[in-house]
Amino acid sequence: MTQDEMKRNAARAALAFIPANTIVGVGTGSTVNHFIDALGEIKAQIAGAVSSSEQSTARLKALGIPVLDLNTVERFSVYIDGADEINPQRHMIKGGGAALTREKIVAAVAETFICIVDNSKQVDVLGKFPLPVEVIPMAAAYVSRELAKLGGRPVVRENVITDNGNLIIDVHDLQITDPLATEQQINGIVGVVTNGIFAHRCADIVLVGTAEGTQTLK
Ligand SMILES: O=C[C@H](O)[C@H](O)[C@H](O)COP(=O)(O)O
Repeated sequence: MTQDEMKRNAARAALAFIPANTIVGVGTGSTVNHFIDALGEIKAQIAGAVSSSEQSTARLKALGIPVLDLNTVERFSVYIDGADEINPQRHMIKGGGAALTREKIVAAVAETFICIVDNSKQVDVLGKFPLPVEVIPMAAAYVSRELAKLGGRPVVRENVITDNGNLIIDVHDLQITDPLATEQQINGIVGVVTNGIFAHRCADIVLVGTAEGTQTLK
């Protein structure tokens, strides 16, 4: 089975966690694209979606799924999103597609975060995947110097502007042994919008696509 088939199986397994008539929070990325396609098949049974990126919004709308403004929604039951890495504590690195800030905001409003991944995303310690940090453009050099003091190797992602008009710095070579502390520490640097560690808001349920089938971890 290919990696993409494992992603698709994990994405389709998430449909079983969506209550009838609910608003669905939708993440971003290649795994979520499979989920959006599956959501299109049950669109008559949901109340609409809240999206975490322009890319996902376009895909949802193309399938005729209504996209709601988050400011009009007080709370909703499930948020479905992928991850670049996930550890056994269900802490994640996200933002490989530069959508981390809106993802973190939408996830904060959801009761349950369901993470859909193929098994290549599972790690013991976060940090092999370079950690994305969204920064206000004028702060990029300062933030890079501060990130280097933490022991990482910051590299501004070329030719990428986020949906919020900001830059992404990818921090290479960070061993993130305390994700809660590192998430907070990086978010404390002036000029950082947010970073791609999702530890304070980790996943509640993980659906892992494997060659033997999709596993559910809680
Ligand atoms: O910004 C992008 C998101 O955080 C994605 O959830 C993450 O990069 C995983 O994407 P994919 O499903 O394409 O591996």
